[in-house]
Amino acid sequence: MADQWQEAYDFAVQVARAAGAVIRKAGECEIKVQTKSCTVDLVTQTDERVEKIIIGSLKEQFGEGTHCFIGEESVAKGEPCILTDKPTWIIDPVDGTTNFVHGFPFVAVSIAFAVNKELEFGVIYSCLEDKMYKARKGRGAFCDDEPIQVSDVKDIHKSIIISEHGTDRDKQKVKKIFSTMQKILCIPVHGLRGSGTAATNMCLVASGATEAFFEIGIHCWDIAAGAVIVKEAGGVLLDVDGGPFDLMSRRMISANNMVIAERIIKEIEIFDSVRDDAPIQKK
Ligand SMILES: O=P(O)(O)O[C@H]1[C@H](O)[C@@H](O)[C@H](O)[C@H](O)[C@@H]1O
Ligand SMILES: [Mg+2]
Repeated sequence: MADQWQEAYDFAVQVARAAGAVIRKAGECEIKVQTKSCTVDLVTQTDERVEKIIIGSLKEQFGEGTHCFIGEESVAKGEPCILTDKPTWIIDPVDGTTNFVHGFPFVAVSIAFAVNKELEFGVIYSCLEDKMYKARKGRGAFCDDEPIQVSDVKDIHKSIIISEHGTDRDKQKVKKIFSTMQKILCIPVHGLRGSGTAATNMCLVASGATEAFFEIGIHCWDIAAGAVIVKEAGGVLLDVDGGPFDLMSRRMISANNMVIAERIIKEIEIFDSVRDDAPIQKK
């Protein structure tokens, strides 16, 4: 059954495009902002509305009981964040909510699909740029239907590296993040960047605009679709300690090749984050 998930893949592209149109339209009106885990962790009605639209469409198409869903806003409301062997959609309705609130022009819809805990495909629609990135396991990565591939740079001194500082303002963590960035900048590399969305950052690695993106503190919905796209574009994914990539660990490096990844890993000061699939603490 080689083409078992093609229909789901094609449908995900359609749904992501429609969701992106809703986000673009919402950006033209006044945006009501609320906060989640802390004062800089923003959420808007659009995040919630778009997630409902995406999950609603997928349930209508594939049936309520057979597929599972992990969505950023559903998890924020207490839904479980556990990846089982069942076909599972992993959704970030608005990746780059802070950008969306501020009109900073990188906002993405990220939809991934996993079966038996393995990612089958990923779709990222960078909706303000109107760029559709997608990849299916073993079939290459594309931007607007054109094949994309990672850069062939192996010399770290000729690289651009992306990282983000996330939404945790714990002073010790922020110190480690900036110390890591300082060390990488002074390797030296050509530059450090950050678009404000993990999904877009991974597409930039996949399309060769940058050599690596790493972050500690991201969630599975930020990186699931990007993981397939980077891998299918010829890149690598690792834990920030050099071990195997773990979708639920809240940390990862994606890079064009192992040489670049391993050089960056040497500089990363790791700090703890609670796993996405950790049991929910009773209050
Ligand atoms: O919350 P959303 O979905 O906008 O996503 C996050 C980004 O994807 C991170 O890279 C980024 O560092 C931030 O943590 C940001 O919150
Ligand atoms: Mg996100």
